[in-house]
Amino acid sequence: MSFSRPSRSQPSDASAQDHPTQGFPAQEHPDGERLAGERPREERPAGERPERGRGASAGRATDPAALLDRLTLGSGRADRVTHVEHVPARQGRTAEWPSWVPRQVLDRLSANGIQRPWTHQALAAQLARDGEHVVLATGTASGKSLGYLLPVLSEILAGPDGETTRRRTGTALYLSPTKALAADQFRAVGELAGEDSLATTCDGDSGWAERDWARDHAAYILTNPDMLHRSILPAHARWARFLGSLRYVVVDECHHYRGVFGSHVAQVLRRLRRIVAHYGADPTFVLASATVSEPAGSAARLTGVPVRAVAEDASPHGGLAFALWEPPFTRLTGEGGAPVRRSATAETADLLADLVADGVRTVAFIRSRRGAEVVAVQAREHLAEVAAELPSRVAAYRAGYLPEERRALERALQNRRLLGVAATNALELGVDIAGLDAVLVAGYPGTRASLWQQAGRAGRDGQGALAVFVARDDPLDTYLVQHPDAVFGPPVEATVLDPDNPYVVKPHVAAAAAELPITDADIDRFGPSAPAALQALEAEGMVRRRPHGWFWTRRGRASDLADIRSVDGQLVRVVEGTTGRLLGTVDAGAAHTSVHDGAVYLHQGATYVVDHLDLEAAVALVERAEPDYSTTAREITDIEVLESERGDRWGEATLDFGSVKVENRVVAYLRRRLVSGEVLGEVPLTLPPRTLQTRAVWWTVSEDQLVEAGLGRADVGGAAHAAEHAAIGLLPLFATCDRWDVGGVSTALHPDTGRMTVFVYDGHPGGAGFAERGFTAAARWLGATRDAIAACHCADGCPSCVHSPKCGNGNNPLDKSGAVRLLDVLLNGAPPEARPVEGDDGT
Ligand SMILES: Nc1ncnc2c1ncn2[C@@H]1O[C@H](COP(=O)(O)OP(=O)(O)OP(=O)(O)O)[C@@H](O)[C@H]1O
Repeated sequence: MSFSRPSRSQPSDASAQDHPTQGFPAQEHPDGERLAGERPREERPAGERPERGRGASAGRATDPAALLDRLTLGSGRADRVTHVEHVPARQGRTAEWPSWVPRQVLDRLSANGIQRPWTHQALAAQLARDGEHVVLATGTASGKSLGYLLPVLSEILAGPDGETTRRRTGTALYLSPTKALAADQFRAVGELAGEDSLATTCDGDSGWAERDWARDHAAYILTNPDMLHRSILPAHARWARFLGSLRYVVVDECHHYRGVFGSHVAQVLRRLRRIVAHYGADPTFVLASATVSEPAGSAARLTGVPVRAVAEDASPHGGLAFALWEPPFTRLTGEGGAPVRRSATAETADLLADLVADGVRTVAFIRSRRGAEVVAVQAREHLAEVAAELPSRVAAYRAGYLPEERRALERALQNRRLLGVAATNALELGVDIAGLDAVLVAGYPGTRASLWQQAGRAGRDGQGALAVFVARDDPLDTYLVQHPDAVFGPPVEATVLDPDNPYVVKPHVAAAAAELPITDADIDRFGPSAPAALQALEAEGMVRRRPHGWFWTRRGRASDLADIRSVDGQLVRVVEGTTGRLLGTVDAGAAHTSVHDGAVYLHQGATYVVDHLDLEAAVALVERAEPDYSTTAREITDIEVLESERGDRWGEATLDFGSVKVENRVVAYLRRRLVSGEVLGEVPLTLPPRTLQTRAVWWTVSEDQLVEAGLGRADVGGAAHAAEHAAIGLLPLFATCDRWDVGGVSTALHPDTGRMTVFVYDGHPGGAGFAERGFTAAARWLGATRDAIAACHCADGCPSCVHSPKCGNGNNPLDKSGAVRLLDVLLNGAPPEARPVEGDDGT
């Protein structure tokens, strides 16, 4: 075992880590932020005690500018707004209803206040009805659902003679990335088509009787790709009647299918198309997303069929004021006496309380689950000072609550019993929370697509709305609030996925062979890597070639070979020891950091302390308590080189590709006093390491080269860390991956190489092909990395060059100019095309 751990006294300059999402799914949002211990420093800047009114704006239309004015009334508050972007109001444009929409649907729409379709809804509906695959890429709450529901409901409600019927004729399938969204859509269908509309949800929570009913009677099934992959496709013969009548496949929130997960879903859809073709169906795909760039291209990659985009949004928009907000300095000081800004969570709790006290329906999005709990608790505390009944109108919402609790919270938000919610991104996707007046976003959610998805929750029903992005005290967020162009200038990120990734294709080809032998004519459906995948499976004895195609030879379930969400391990149940009550669940990966022995665990404002985490039984026993501290887990990530499979020398520098073991271990936790954040002590933990055996590309330079680059011992860590971040940022250009699919570790001295080393590894067990592609294109990739950093106009690094939205070390230390010099010496010995252009001297 080798160690490249950060030393305690120098927490981050010996090595730095950039966690991938998949390898260690320790957090709700795919970023490096840890869950535990983020009880904000409740240090209020001098002179600030905003006046909280009561229900001042309840019941009146929202004027976002006036809302923002009221929010900035407190002393010094106006200075915190660094920029306000005004998205102007827009008039809606309507069309006629297509003649084929059943009267029953029109009547129900009219009763719901929908008299005419927006033009984009009518166009998308007509294209789908005509059999053209279509992606609706219009804004949040632009009525995309109705765009696909018109053809779907017309199909499932209309009998052969055009009359509405309760007999199943054509069928439709709806796929969403989350169960909550499918449940929400199910409600919407019920409203339009009636309770007995032959629609149903079908997911992992459905019992056998529900599944049987779905199979035998449902005309519209709302489910997710996981269910398709694990249950429906492997048992397709039992679903033959439903699949053989399949007329539409709706893929909602399609931007969500990106990276390796997106590649898996692309293969699941190819399997679906093959199976339904076997039963004589050729369904039309209708996709929807408010935040997808190049919609037609990415939808075509996902589905494998040509897709037409409808992107001109004709729904009315009430105008949005989008403010960038930088919390003030506190009296606290950090490392080296540097002033510390108020935490984004504390600031957000304040803003949430102000808005709720003002009668403004608000959702605050927080990056971590614990953060969401803390914001809700603090907002309630503030509101208790205003009126006794107000605290109960604020709640937290996050994954890990029991499904019934989540549904109850969604309902309470919809029917306005709740005015304020502090949520993680679990609430980001399409759950229709009509009538939000304001959205707060605490900390950059990682992508502009996600930021807009969250901000777009505000301003439904064509009302004006306010969005506020509250910066965390880290370089990336600080940069963003100081550079509005970086937030509002560029379009949302491309949805990167690679349906032909051989690591993904292989298990799906196996699953497909188990579903139905793969004939020569079928192979093309699975893309250019399918023939090699079949040969590899044959060599492993998993499939066999027979006259009628490739057959699965094993007894086991072939679909088990592909873990499409890469969630490793069982959910850990959080149980109250004295009562036996199940409070919620925590992902296996997050359990070590958030429910270790002694951890403070928050659930809807109640505080618990973990008595014991039993990993074997996957249970954390907790007890109610009122500790005056929070807890923060301390982790160490090590990377060990197992084998270099391919290597190259670039002069004195080396470049390798091979297998590595990444080991992540929670070794202790810190107890911090609630108000001051003061560290009360460190308690060691003996938790087993979590390991990820995967593949990596890594490079080293010699001591002489470090001298040549002008990097002293103290500078190497920051330069290597910055180069690692930029290289990860550029890898998607060469390896069709998503930034969150790979991780990185950089270290000033690695025991296995004896040198400064930068690793970039696939965040998936066994590898996913990205590191390998990075190795193959290393000269171009690292050359582009060097040029991107050098060409960036910033002084000391920014999100466009060396900051990472998912850095496990809070983007510290980073040395931008050092990274350019380091890459220069590395590239000096590289093949000629990668060398920097003469005279371009970087920063
Ligand atoms: N043609 C229309 N006229 C008036 N209101 C409409 C129309 N179409 C949809 N709506 C309303 O607009 C709101 C948003 O619709 P919906 O939730 O379907 O949008 P969406 O684009 O699917 O949202 P999301 O971005 O959350 O996926 C709903 O309250 C819906 O009833």
